[in-house]
Amino acid sequence: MSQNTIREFAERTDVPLERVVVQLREAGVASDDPDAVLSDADKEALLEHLRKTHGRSEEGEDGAPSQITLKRRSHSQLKMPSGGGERRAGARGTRSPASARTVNVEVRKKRTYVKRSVVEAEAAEQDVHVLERVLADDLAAAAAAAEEAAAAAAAEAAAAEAEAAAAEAAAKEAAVVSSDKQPADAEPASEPEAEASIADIEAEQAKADSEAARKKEIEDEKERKRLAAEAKRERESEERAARKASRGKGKGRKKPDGRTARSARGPAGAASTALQQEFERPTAPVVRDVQIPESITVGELAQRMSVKAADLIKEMMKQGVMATINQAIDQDTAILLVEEMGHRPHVVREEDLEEAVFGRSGEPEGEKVSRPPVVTIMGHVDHGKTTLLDYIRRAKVAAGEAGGITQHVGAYRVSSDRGDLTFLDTPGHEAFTAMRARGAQVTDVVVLVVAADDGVMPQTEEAVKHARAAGVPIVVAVNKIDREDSDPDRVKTELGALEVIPEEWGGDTQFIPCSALTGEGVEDLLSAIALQAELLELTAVQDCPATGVVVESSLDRGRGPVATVLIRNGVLRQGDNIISGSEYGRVRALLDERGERIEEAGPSTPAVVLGLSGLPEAGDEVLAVEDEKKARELADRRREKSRDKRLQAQKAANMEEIFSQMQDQEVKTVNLVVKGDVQGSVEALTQSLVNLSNEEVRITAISTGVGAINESDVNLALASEALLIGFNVRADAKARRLAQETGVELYYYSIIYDAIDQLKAAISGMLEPETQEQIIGLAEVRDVFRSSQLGQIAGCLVVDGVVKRNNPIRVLRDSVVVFEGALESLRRFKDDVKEVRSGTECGIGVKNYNDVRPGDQIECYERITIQRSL
Ligand SMILES: Nc1nc2c(ncn2[C@@H]2O[C@H](COP(=O)(O)OP(=O)(O)OP(=O)(O)O)[C@@H](O)[C@H]2O)c(=O)[nH]1
Repeated sequence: MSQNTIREFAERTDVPLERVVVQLREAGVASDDPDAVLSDADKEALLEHLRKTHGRSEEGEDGAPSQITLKRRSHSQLKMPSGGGERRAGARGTRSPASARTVNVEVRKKRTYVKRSVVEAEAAEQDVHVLERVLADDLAAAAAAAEEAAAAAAAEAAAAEAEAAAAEAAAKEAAVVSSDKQPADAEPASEPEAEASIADIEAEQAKADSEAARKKEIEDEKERKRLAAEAKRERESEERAARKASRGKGKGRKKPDGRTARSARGPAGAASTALQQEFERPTAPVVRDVQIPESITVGELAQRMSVKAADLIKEMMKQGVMATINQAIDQDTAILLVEEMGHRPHVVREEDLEEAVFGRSGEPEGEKVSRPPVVTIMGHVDHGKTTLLDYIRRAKVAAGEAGGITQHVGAYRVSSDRGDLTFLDTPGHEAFTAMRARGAQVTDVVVLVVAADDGVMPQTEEAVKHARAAGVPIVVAVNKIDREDSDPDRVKTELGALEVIPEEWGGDTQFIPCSALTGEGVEDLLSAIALQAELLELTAVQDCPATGVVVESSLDRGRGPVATVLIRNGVLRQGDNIISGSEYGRVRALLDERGERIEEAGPSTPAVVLGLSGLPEAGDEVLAVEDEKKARELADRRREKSRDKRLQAQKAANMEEIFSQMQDQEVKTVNLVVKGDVQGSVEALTQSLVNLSNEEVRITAISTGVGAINESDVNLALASEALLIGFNVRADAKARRLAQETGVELYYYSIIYDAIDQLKAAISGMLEPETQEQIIGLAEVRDVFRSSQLGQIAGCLVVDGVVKRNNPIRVLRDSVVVFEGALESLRRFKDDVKEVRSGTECGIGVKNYNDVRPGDQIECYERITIQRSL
């Protein structure tokens, strides 16, 4: 069976005959005749040759890549009508932009090119493999057949021997048996051969089939590619023609890529041609109108401009801003970026959104009705504020009530001969100014309590300044007149010095002698307040959605969040939906100051409101809204913003901004709050600064005082947009924290001329680079030792920043500078060190100063040159 011709062999292996002949010739089997018989020996020689030469073709490659793959990615946009189906010519002109939708199309193409020589070599290689396999199989089959034949011959010889030994008579039978057996014996010899050859043929057939299928696949692939390339060429030329035609009409066509992607999905032909009409390639850069809220994330902004976030981040880097995709950026930065990227920014103010939601803007409109005044009581410590408020509440509110007032409600309403009055039950100017700083000016009249036996004291002065800064009239309650040592005239004189002039002296301030303890004169005081209010002609709109201000709020175990609200306009009713700060809710119940349920609360009425989602802050505005959903939406949005947003927006004045504000004609007055170590220097500094006023700019000191800068000063500066100046004094911890939170800048000086120069530069717009002091560390003196070598050593703990050996220092006692100089020594245990960081103890020797005391603070600072910018 293995003795077939070369041609047959070639056909069986499906290898081209020429290639088989060439291989045979190379193997030394010189036979050009395809019909010559191919013996097993020939096959062996051929197999040996093929095995030797196998793989040689790979040698000698020049290392150049045998194939290259090209990848290409293109983007386009399809503008489609949302209706989809109708694609009438001319319909586009009438379609509103809102009905169009844009589809971004990205087409990825990948093409692999293979060297021709490589393909050919691969085909030859394949053939060689096939030949090798077939030859090996043939030879193996031939060897097996030879073995079988040898075994059969041996069996025959044994049988012959047995025959010779058998009897003649039995020879017939034996011959029959033997002849029966023979074929049976012969069969095993011939059968395996037959089986082997069938399996052989089948295997060969299968191999040949798979080879053929593979080749066909390659062919098909080539054909497909050729057809695709042809189709693409055709399409492109069509599109070119179409583009030319449309350009003639002044219109662009869609990108070819776009259609490819589209037509791949849908049926080709008419539909794709019609679709083609819908895509417009912009002829000029697309300028988008981008809405910019107060804060927006980078990703959101990129989306609004229809650019990739990565591109936007790149642009930001160019501008020197590093940001991540989820980072929120402020409105100014966003505007800059949008402009930079060629689009039109549109600023969206939160107020606009609120107006859009509530349909309200500014003051409510409607008929105005008169309303009672809202009164705040201020005065120096122990002058009787609380006693006075208690007396009024007891006498006026609780009178006749069985249980009296069970709990404090933050505000209450009382009647006087001249009408109703609403008292805020939080005495002192801190709450007053803090509320004002939050944008809630609720007080109409300030009652200034001055003890007749004590006269005007520092907080009396402060209260006057705060009231004045807020533009609120004062009624003076000259208290404690029941005391023997009381001297009401002294109060008049001292307040007169502060330009609070009594009516009887020709001024406009009512002075009412009274006693909060005995109640004497309190009725007169109430009348005086009512009279003052009459002069103010206070009005409110009653017929509008209710608005108010939160006076205080607390969490009640049984009732949930409880807020005392002072109604300003409109009437708040039970069941109203309200929003306050970032809280919202439905008014579940309204209570008056006695804790009794009321149905409604009108202007200047304090009411306890139950039903809010959480605790609003004092000073938050309260608004009644149409439906709860809107309230919730707005509350959620407000919650997203930082709680202190309003405070931050309402920054105190800052030197850098003064000049630009003046240029914008926004500010013609510069307010100052000045605190200093001693009265003399405060006066001198204030006077020098006020004297800088000229025709265009007026500089006013709205508050001056001795001592550390406190929270109240920060609030006042914030509320009055004033510069907060400390001369040889510092802000205390609380004030520092508040200043940081609210963005109030603190200006510390030790030399009057520095302050004058800086303010002068600020208002004249000549902000030269200047040297500023920056406090870098603060140490608290815990103990003081004496050392024979080093003199006085202060055992300190560095509580903030870092104290450096070579930097200048100041010694502060009760936040007042008592010494300025340098360090003699800075030690940790026995070692001299260059610096000591926060949280570490150290020993400090102050040069030329031997009066450091426990409790003092040592402030370490550095002088830095700052390029001022406007
Ligand atoms: N004799 C007399 N004593 C008074 C009068 N008013 C208040 N007092 C007393 O003065 C002290 C201080 O009164 P408060 O009402 O606590 O003073 P305050 O201004 O509220 O003080 P602070 O809450 O600490 O700011 C108390 O002992 C009162 O009893 C008054 O009219 N006559």
